[in-house]
Amino acid sequence: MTRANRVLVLNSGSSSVKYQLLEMEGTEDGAPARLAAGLVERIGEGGGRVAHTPRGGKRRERELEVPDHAAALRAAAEELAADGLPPDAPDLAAVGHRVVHGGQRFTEPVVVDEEVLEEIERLVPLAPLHNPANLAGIRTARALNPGVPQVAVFDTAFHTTIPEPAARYALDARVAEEHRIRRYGFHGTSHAYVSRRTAALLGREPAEVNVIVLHLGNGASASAVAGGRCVETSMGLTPLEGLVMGTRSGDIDPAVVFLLARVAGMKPEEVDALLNERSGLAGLCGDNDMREVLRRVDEGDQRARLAFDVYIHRLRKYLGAYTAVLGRVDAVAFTAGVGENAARVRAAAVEGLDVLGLAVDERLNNAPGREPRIISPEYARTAVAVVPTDEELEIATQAFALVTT
Ligand SMILES: Nc1ncnc2c1ncn2[C@@H]1O[C@H](COP(=O)(O)OP(=O)(O)O)[C@@H](O)[C@H]1O
Ligand SMILES: CC(=O)OP(=O)(O)O
Ligand SMILES: [Mg+2]
Repeated sequence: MTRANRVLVLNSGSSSVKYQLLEMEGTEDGAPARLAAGLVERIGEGGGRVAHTPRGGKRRERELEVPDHAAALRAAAEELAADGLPPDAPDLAAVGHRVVHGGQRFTEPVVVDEEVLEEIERLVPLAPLHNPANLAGIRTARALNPGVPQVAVFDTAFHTTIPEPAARYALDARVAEEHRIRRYGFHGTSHAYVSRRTAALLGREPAEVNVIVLHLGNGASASAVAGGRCVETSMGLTPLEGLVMGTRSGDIDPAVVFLLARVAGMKPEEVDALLNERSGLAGLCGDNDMREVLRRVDEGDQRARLAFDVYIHRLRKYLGAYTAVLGRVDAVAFTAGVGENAARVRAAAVEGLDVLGLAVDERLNNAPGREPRIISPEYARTAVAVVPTDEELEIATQAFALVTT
């Protein structure tokens, strides 16, 4: 009898669940194969929707009420069952969960037990938008599949190697310690996967190369990876710090918060919502989607132009800073929705940065493709690359390795 070789991956957000079912072994080419992928949206908001794509098949969409995460997972299970892929016991080796905040303790994926659940719960104040959704996903999957190991894969894990000078804020040390205030960093699964793939693209071992990864999705973060180990990242205590994002401000003077409280009379939760949900590109120009921002730039819209310029300015500052952190940079890798698709963002981010050895070849940068590829000219000292991320594949790989070794 062959052993269970499928992994269900759940990436639970506050109001959505992305899922994938993968076959890990015994596939035609020996690499893990995605059997189906889907997205359940608008959980608890009314007007819910599930979109599902089976391997080699057509995407289908339906509307349904999704009052909570349990309902979202049931919807995902129904979609999978309709393809003849019921995600339950005999075939399923593990359910892999993206957990955003793992604090300092979780440096590796773990099989979830009561104690792990308690620890993830204890970290809720540090990731109030993400960890509760991740917990709901784990609890629901466990109830649906009681015999299958639930594996938590943490966004923070890859960043636990960041040295103290980069991880500490210059705060009263006792206060910082008491409240666990330090740089944790996020999107670690993506930074790990993309930095490794970038080394492979250069034909080198991860231990031999220094890479700056720019994960530019709705949330966005940069990391500096030296010889396969993360040494710096732009997100901090929470996923709010660093780059300009779709709706998040990234770096600001912390005194802005006091001003808004004292002068504008805003409550802490109102400031929180302002910085997390109504800032970034959306705050600057009203649109959080880079496609829309670029369309408006082309129409001569000045607000969109400014939003784009602020976004690019911040990116370039981080490129300079991380070059100083690494000393030698072998590659800069663009990834996630914006990084993989927006050639203009890539071109603007490195334009004129000969001083850092950076340049892109216009033809290579604009060539379509889904494969990892180099877009810098041959003469450039540092390779610039587009390396599509795959957080779900990385979570499945880590979860499967944990339960089979
Ligand atoms: N062709 C494109 N050009 C510019 N931006 C794009 C393009 N396609 C997707 N995006 C951007 O990618 C974002 C989503 O990225 P993604 O990595 O899926 O984010 P998340 O995982 O945070 O939802 C969208 O908000 C959109 O702005
Ligand atoms: C941690 C984080 O910001 O995740 P996302 O980009 O998925 O919101
Ligand atoms: Mg993402």
